[in-house]
Amino acid sequence: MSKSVTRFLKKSLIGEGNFGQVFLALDQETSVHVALKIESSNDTSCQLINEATVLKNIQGGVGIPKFITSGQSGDRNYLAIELLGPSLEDKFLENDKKFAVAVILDLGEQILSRLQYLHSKQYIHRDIKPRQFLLGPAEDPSTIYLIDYGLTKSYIIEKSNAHIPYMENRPFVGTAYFASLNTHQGIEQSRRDDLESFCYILAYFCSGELPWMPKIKIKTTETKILVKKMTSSPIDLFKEAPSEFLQIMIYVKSLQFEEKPNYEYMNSLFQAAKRRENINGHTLNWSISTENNFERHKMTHLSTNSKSGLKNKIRKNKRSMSHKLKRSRKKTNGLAADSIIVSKSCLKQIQSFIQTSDYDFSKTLEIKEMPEFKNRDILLKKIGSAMKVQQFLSIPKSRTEDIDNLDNHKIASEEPSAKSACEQTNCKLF
Ligand SMILES: Nc1ncnc2c1ncn2[C@@H]1O[C@H](COP(=O)(O)OP(=O)(O)OP(=O)(O)O)[C@@H](O)[C@H]1O
Repeated sequence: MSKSVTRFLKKSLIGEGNFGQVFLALDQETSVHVALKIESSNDTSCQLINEATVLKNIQGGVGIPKFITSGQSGDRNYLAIELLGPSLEDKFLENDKKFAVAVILDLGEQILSRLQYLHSKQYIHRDIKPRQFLLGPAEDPSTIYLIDYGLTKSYIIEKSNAHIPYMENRPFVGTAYFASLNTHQGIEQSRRDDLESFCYILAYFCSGELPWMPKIKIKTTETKILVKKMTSSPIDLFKEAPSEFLQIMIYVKSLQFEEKPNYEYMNSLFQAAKRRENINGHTLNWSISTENNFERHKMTHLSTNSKSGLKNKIRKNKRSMSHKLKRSRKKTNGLAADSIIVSKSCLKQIQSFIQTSDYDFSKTLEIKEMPEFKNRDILLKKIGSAMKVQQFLSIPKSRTEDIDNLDNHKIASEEPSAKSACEQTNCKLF
């Protein structure tokens, strides 16, 4: 090993991702423990080199791990960073997949702030999930840190200072459970995709699961995840959550490819929820009882006033989404950015075409590891041609008695909802 890497004395393996290993190591120059990430330098993706560059460029932000050093030693790349605490996924599992509403609101606010900072530095993360958020070091345990910048990319072209162009048929990059729908469909990622993953984190923390996560340990495929994701209503996703989360999701889903998200608006929704709950400051008290926490937030339990307020907001959002959708259809030959084609035969094809996969969809994946999705065109073709499922604009009537009067968006009358599409084709998604 080169002189620089012998600076670190490896103590134990902290974790292993798809792209390398992370060790607890002693920095012999400073006598401080650090996290030492090591990847094979034969790996063509060279994620660690990318991660080191990004980390150096974003140093100084709240919740950004300190960069210590990086380099190459023999056939391995290494990166030493500040040693942090357990991940939010670890904490969630430790708490039997239950967090108090105060904790979720605090986490949500902090995660949003990390994304705002990263985006302000012209980067998108592209692999947002609970495992990427770590509790701070011993002296700063209530700050949440964002890690793993291996797949991070600048959304600004350096030469022209312009936003990267909208593209389709892009390889899959990210983690299937938390990836945005557009990412599954091969659309180039932008700021909105980090935010959609963020919404899935919120839903996961509120419900303890996501509808597309298998209930038991069975093999799944990206297609199954995608189809289930497409056909899950956001109302169901956030049925056990503060109503503001649904508003955030609706807002995020309305963002255009290049659009700068309004982080202040999303933050104001967290603040509103916190005020209602009488929550002040940091509240990462993991041991708070979570009993009946969310019952009060279910839509069916909203007071008449807040119900009509919410209805108005949803109606307003839908109008604007409907408008944007029409615009985006014009741009994409009638195929809205978030729509996909599904037919009866296609769903059968999906089941037979893609056999069970050995990949762990809770782990970061890159296209080269997913042979069935080397070419996104194949996915879209295989998913058929008869029926458009306009996800996230569909609110299945049976499930929304309280918002029944909502002028159930013009889009739904033009196109069958995801649920009715499945009923008509008599298909079982899983
Ligand atoms: N600075 C750090 N301090 C403490 N633990 C860390 C640090 N960086 C990473 N880890 C831990 O190391 C483990 C491996 O991290 P890594 O990001 O490589 O993989 P992963 O996120 O588990 O998997 P993948 O990214 O492939 O989905 C994680 O459990 C993470 O919590």
